[in-house]
Amino acid sequence: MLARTRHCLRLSKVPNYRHAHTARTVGEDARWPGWRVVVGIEVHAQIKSREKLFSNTWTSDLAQVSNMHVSPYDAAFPGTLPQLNPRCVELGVRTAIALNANVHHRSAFDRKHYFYADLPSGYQITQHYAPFATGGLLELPNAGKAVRIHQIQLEQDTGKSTFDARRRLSSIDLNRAGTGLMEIVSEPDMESPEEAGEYVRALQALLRSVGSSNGNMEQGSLRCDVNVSVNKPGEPLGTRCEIKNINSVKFMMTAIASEVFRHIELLDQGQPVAQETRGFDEQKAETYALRSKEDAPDYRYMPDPNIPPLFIDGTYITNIRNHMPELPSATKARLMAMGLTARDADVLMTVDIGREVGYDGALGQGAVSYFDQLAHGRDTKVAVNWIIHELLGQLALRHETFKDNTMSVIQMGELVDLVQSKKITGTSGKTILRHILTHRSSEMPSTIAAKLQLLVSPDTDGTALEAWCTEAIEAMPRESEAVRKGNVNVLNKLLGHVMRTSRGRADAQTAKATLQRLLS
Ligand SMILES: Nc1ncnc2c1ncn2[C@@H]1O[C@H](COP(=O)(O)OP(=O)(O)OP(=O)(O)O)[C@@H](O)[C@H]1O
Ligand SMILES: [Mg+2]
Ligand SMILES: [Mg+2]
Repeated sequence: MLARTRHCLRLSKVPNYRHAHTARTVGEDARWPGWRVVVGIEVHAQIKSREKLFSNTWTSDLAQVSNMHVSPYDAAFPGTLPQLNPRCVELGVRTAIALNANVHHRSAFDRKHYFYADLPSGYQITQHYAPFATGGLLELPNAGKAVRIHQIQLEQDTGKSTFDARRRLSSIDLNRAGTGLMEIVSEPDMESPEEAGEYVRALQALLRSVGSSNGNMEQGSLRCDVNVSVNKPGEPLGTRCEIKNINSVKFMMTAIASEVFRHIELLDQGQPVAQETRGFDEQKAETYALRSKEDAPDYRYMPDPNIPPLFIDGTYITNIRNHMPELPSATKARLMAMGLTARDADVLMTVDIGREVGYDGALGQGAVSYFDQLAHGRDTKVAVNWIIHELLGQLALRHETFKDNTMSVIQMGELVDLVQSKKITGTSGKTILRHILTHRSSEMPSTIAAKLQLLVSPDTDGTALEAWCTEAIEAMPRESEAVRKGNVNVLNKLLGHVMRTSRGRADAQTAKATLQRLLS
């Protein structure tokens, strides 16, 4: 059973790009002619589990009061023992499957020792010798290549220490200590800051779609260490420098570019690049040395004696595989097949769904699933326009995220239908949408339309419309005269009057025609 599943994993559907990307001839980059840039990224993503990796204390976000979610184990009290949280394993396996990685039957946990105030036990538990997944691929459509994944391991996050320089006081917050992380290590397959940016964004979308991480860089739930080197085409890879803890895609791209220029400058002067760990100064937009390879700490890795090996059997993997949500590339293809433009699909897929979206649901699907429900039995282009231009537009004006949206799909559906069947005008539809958002109203649009007198009157012979038009002509004699004399632009002023008196119930095109008829 097990052997068969692992076999299936290797024979996965995704084409094998493993060698394709190396065969690709890389055009010279005008920023650094004659040089080839090589980037490999280590992504640390917080696992979206309610409980920590080895204790049943709740995980927390930055808004929480310090040191509220700390068990004796998280604080490394003597005698406390770790207990592996199965939810973290499940979300790790989901991520590995989404990345087409090989999930191993047996993996194990190791201690990585170092001394820092936010690490009370003096070691971090990680998977150094036997990670739970290796191999895998992440496709980058814009770059036209796939980046190979080296490995994925489970590990603990540390606490947080902050230093108040004025009071010369260090504060330690252990809320984050012991939160589950996935470290996703890429092969050095990216060749520009832009490819690195696309990789992190694609990974972010993937983690959100499988619900394994919020992937939120500002909140620190996704952090990157970026390894950069340069070489001449055809020569062996250059010495890498690792830029630690970058928390925005933009900063990461700037950091890579600045690091590339630093390497080239050194090499042009005949000096070697020293293997270093570096930081990124956001103000100066440049990297600075943290420690050299010689100063690198000796982590004294050892298997953790308190944690037995982790066995993941084939049935377990198959089960997760059978319940995988739709991955971003498939979602995009499906949306485009429904008639959406690539841009509209991207907008729906990247809608900010807010900071906290429950711990157990799949993420990143908020606006997409709203669209799917709304588009059911309706014109997809009309549906997407109402979501993107009207709903998202109004939410943005209100500085709200999609999570704050109170307008249900059922309300939106009726609204779209009322406009499409011309029972209300488009302008009235927008008024009703704003009304629902402003009053957080759960009333149906038809009820609101009746209350606000926005329903287009059912007079098929156009008596009401004719009355509004006549009223406008009488109220604006100068403008009417101008139109009679052939100044058609002035017609819009009369139309404005009709729209005002009709409270948006008049259909603009018909009203225009009626005005013209009455004035001719
Ligand atoms: N010559 C190179 N240029 C750019 N990136 C490289 C090069 N060689 C390796 N890399 C990248 O460096 C990263 C190495 O990460 P890995 O986690 O394996 O080790 P590490 O950085 O030594 O350890 P740690 O996890 O303690 O930081 C990988 O993403 C890999 O692709
Ligand atoms: Mg690493
Ligand atoms: Mg590293």
